[in-house]
Amino acid sequence: MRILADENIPLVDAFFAGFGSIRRMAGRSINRAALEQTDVLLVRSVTRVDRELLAGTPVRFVGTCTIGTDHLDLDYFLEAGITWASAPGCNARGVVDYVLGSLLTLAERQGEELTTRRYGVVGAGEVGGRLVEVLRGLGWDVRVCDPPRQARETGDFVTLEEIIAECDVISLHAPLELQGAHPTFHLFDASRLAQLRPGSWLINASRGAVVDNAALRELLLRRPDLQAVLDVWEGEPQVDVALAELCQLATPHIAGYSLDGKLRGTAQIYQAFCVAQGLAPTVTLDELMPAPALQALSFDGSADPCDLLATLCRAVYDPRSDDAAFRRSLRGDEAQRRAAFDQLRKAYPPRREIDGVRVHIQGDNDELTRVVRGLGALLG
Ligand SMILES: NC(=O)C1=CN([C@@H]2O[C@H](COP(=O)(O)OP(=O)(O)OC[C@H]3O[C@@H](n4cnc5c(N)ncnc54)[C@H](O)[C@@H]3O)[C@@H](O)[C@H]2O)C=CC1
Ligand SMILES: O=C(O)C(=O)[C@H](O)COP(=O)(O)O
Repeated sequence: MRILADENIPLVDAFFAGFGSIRRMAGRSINRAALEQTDVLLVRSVTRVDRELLAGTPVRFVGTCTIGTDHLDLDYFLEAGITWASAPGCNARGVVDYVLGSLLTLAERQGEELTTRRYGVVGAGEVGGRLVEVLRGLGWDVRVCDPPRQARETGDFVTLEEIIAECDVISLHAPLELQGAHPTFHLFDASRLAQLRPGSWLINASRGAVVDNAALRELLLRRPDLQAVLDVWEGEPQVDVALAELCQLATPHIAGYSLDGKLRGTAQIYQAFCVAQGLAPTVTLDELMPAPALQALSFDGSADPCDLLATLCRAVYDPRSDDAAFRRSLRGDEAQRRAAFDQLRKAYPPRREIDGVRVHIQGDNDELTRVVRGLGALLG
């Protein structure tokens, strides 16, 4: 079997070497000519995989080591009989850690208490669902908007209009859908953005085009009370520099870039490929996942819960360093900025997840225990 993989997919050899030959290419360079000798295509989000790329090639399996599937033409796959797989939830915890780190930065810079804000999560699937669980576990006030789920199940859902009218912090975790019953392209358009409450914070770690970037730039110029955190951009790897400069935090689509998330992504595609081939998986992620450098933290029972929260979250991941590196890259010309966007992602340092850290509390303190449990870290 001939396998072509995006060069930024880790552990391809460990999982796929037994199936045949492996070639690697930059995801944005994968083209039809390269696929003429390819049976299995493994991609990340930067490769648009559609009829134009695949028609007439021998590719029969497409795996994307990502949660999002908006770069795949699934209707064409069905029509052409191409088996495909994505990696649901693989990096969801990384995005949750990114949001927590962003909230800590915003709170510090704005002089606000996180405990007194009202949170609105738009899209409560793998990422948003875990975020809701963490925020509620911390005892914070959270509203959830997810119309597709609301149509299927009973639950405590509110409308997007209610989120905008009632929440001080809005975090977006819906997929990019251009059509269908619940499209999300420019879900936050000029009109909805204009309705944000005074002093609101808007976080987008979903897909750039869920927010009208030009409209947000215009709004931030007029409304300095609003604070934005953007990890994703319309037209990546091109970025609206003026918008990035107006953001409190700006990062190059790395919210989900925990090492655990990336390795899980490859493992999930390997498992799906084995199923497609009718084979039993022989390689497990457990044997390949390195131990985290930070294994445990210890707090005295007299510690302040807010300090514990900030210390634990930031010990694992602090988005300010990604923001600083990204801002430096924005000083170049357009070609340099595009290259830097991809390079920052390619050379991303290993980052682990909060739920892999064990926290020891010396002495009884129910409030500290609640924070640790809420964050999903290990107790003991
Ligand atoms: N910045 C990053 O590094 C990452 C970004 N993502 C993005 O986040 C998105 C969400 O990820 P998951 O939670 O894993 O996906 P998911 O598919 O598990 O959940 C998405 C949720 O959004 C809901 N939804 C759909 N349309 C909606 C609408 N119009 N309004 C509100 N909710 C809506 C769905 O019902 C579903 O519950 C992905 O599709 C991907 O584009 C995912 C991982 C990393
Ligand atoms: O999983 C997703 O969906 C994401 O957005 C990934 O974090 C994107 O990573 P790349 O595929 O762009 O490396």
